[in-house]
Amino acid sequence: MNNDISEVLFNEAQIEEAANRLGKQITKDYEGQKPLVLSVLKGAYLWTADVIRKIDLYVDLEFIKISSYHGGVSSSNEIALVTDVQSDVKGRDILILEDIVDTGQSLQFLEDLLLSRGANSVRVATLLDKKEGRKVDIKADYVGFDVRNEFVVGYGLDYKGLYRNLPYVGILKQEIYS
Ligand SMILES: O=P(O)(O)OC[C@H]1O[C@H](OP(=O)(O)OP(=O)(O)O)[C@H](O)[C@@H]1O
Ligand SMILES: Nc1nc2[nH]cnc2c(=O)[nH]1
Repeated sequence: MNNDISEVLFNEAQIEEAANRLGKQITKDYEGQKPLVLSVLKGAYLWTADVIRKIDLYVDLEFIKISSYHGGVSSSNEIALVTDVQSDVKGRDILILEDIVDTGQSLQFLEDLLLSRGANSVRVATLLDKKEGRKVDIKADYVGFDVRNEFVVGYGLDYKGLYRNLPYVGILKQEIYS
C-alpha cells in the first residue's frame, strides 16, 4: 500500500504537531464552555482521535455521516445525511472535526443543518484546507495545513475506500488511477 504513494505531504510528526497546536487553541477559545465535538465520518475518525486528546475541556462527542453525490451535468455535489447525531444540538456550541475542507459543500450542509436545529455556534477544525477547491464561500476556523489543489489520501482520506489507514497524508502515483 505504501508503494502506491508518490509523495508524502504531511508525515506523522507534522500531523501530531497540528493536533497539538489546534488542541491548545481550541482549549483556550472554549474556556468555560462544554462544546459538542462533532466528528464527520468516515474521513475524520483518526483526526478526531488525535485532536480530542489534546483538548483540555469537558466535551461531548458525537458522530455524523454524510455522503456526497457527484451527479449528472452539474459540477456541484448533492449532500445527503446518512447517519444523524444522537443528541439534541439546540443551544450547543458545536465544533465540527473534518479531515478536509475542499469544495466546502459538506461543511456548508452541516453548518446549515446544525444552525437550523438551533445550535448556538458552529465552528470547524480541519486537518487540511484545500482553499483552491472551494465552490461555496465558507472558511474553516481552525486549520492544520493548507493543501494544494490535488487529490490526497491517507490518515482517514480514501480513494475507492482504500488508504484510510496510512499514517500520513500523501499523493497517489498516477498509475493507480489508470
Ligand atoms: O469540501 P467538500 O468538497 O465537501 O469535501 C470534504 C468532504 O469530503 C470527504 O468526505 P467524503 O464525502 O469523501 O466521505 P468520507 O469521509 O466517508 O470518505 C471529507 O471527509 C469531507 O467530509
Ligand atoms: N480522499 C479525498 N477525499 C476528498 N474529499 C474532498 N477532497 C478530497 C481529497 O483530496 N481526497
